[in-house]
Amino acid sequence: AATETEQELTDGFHLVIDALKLNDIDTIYGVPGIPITDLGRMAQAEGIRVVSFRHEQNAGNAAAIAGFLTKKPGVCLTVSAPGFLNGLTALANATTNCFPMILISGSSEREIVDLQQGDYEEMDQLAIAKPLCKAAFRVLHAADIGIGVARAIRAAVSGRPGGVYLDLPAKLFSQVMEADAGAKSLVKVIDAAPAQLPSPAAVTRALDVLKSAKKPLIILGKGAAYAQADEEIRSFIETSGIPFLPMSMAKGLLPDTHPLSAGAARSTVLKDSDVVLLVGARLNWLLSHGKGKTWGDAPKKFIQVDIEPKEMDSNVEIAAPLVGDIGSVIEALNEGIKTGWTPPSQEWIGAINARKEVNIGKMSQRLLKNSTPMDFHSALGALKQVIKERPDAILVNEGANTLDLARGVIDMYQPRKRLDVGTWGVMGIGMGFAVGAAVETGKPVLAVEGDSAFGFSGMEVETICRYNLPVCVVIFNNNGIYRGTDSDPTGRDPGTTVFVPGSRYDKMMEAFGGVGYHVTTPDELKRAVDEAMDSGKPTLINAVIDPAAGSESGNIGSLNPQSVVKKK
Ligand SMILES: Cc1ncc(Cn2c(C)c(CCOP(=O)(O)OP(=O)(O)O)sc2=O)c(N)n1
Ligand SMILES: Nc1ncnc2c1ncn2[C@@H]1O[C@H](COP(=O)(O)OP(=O)(O)O)[C@@H](O)[C@H]1O
Ligand SMILES: [Mg+2]
Repeated sequence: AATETEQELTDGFHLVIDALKLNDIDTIYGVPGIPITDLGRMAQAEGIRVVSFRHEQNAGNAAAIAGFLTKKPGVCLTVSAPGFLNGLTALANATTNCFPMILISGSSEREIVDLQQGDYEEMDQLAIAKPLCKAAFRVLHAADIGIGVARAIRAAVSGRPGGVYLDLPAKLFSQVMEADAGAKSLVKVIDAAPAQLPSPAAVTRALDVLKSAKKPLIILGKGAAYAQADEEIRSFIETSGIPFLPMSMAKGLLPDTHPLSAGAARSTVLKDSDVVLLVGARLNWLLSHGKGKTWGDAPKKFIQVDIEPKEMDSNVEIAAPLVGDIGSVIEALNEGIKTGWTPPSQEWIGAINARKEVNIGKMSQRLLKNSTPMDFHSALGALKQVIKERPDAILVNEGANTLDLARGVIDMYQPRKRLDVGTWGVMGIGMGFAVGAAVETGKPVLAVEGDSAFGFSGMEVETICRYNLPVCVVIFNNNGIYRGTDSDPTGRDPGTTVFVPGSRYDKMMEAFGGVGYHVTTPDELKRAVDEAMDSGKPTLINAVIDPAAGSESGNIGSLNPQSVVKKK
């Protein structure tokens, strides 16, 4: 028989790559370094696209949004300890937002870590990751790599999607084993995210509650966007005639200009509705926990569609829990309204339309104002037009005023086109999301960034140039966090929330071969964005905004604690 040397061998490096490829993982986002630099090189050589970043947080955010957009787990690859920790913020944010991603980090050897003998970048990474993600696994033997990768994939996408940590100690990569045994150890995950059908009783109960409504409302959350049940959802809304309110990343499931969109009458429908159907949306802080003045005094009944059974009754009693995947549930509801359904009264629809008309009228007045320097609304008026003309562009958005105002002003027309700070309201997702969206979809990306928000991931403009991605970054430069007008009462330093006056972020993009614009009017802004979208070249537009135009923390200033003690 052939000796071991003649028999073909494989090793940890190759088994990791083969396991990922076997499961259709075609992209890795990461930052090279010990012990995974060669893994990245070898993965690239074997046809996996490896996108290298300047900071692991941004690579992790790219992997997370890849998961949201594709329903396959995005993969982030980092070095041990500090690289792993930098990736953790993205892993925790992905878990909070129910985006499927896998953080794969090299790690130090168990025998040294467990004796705390001071390994290179020593850290018990598995223990640290566990509380921050949906699942965490470590692989010590090459023969277990196949099952380890399979478990990570299934954990990331089955049930409520989320972040998974996969810990690979350095020595694992150079472990060898016979090639055919290695091949047999690999696992192709079958039906990683199985349909979770709702119980017929739950569907009947929900339909009974819905039929009892005089003023029904549907709230679509980012779970509904993620589910890619777009046709089922559109059909349910248009057949039932129930008005819908999209949460930020669910905008575009039906166009914001749809006759049944209640986005422009948000406060009215939350207050006056009597039955609320939540579809992939949690009753968390973003919906005032389902109680208080936002929801008015009239008694309300909630129907909740969610794949996570424990989400029910999280904040208020759910009259009709509908546990299952959104596609299967909405399909069942569509069946259920084929007969015996009465659309909502014209009184309810009319009241909403009247409110919409007033609010849209008020908004359009503000968009027409052509002040100099620009304020948020005049700048957003130009970008609203861009997305209307280019509905398949992807809009990335972060900041405070820059986020809150853009959410209300810029209509979205297609699903999964608005990618933003999500459930945590985290700053810093911008460039990672822009890279991930451009790599995964090939579509042009418009990243509308507060100047502070941009600063968290701004170094990735070099990454955007290096891969020549069709990303146009517009920075709303109001010279600070929320505003640019604070000052230090002692006169020693700048205020704690301001930046260098007149900063020229456009020069940063030019520094790496991209295109920079400096604009001060809505017309200049529109022209620059159009040129960028037509050219597909990496572009950064420094849009000057009135430093006094913003409000502290945008729309959520009320969350700030106030000091009642006046300093003597
Ligand atoms: C990681 C992180 N750090 C800090 C914050 C606090 N924060 C910060 C620092 C924001 C930036 C607001 O300034 P901006 O320039 O991005 O936007 P506007 O000036 O247009 O409001 S918004 C906000 O909530 C955060 N949400 N996330
Ligand atoms: N395919 C799916 N089917 C059903 N529910 C889902 C699916 N994917 C995600 N979810 C659920 O969607 C919800 C998303 O809620 P949330 O992040 O609060 O949305 P939003 O912030 O847009 O309101 C989560 O509770 C999650 O369990
Ligand atoms: Mg700002």
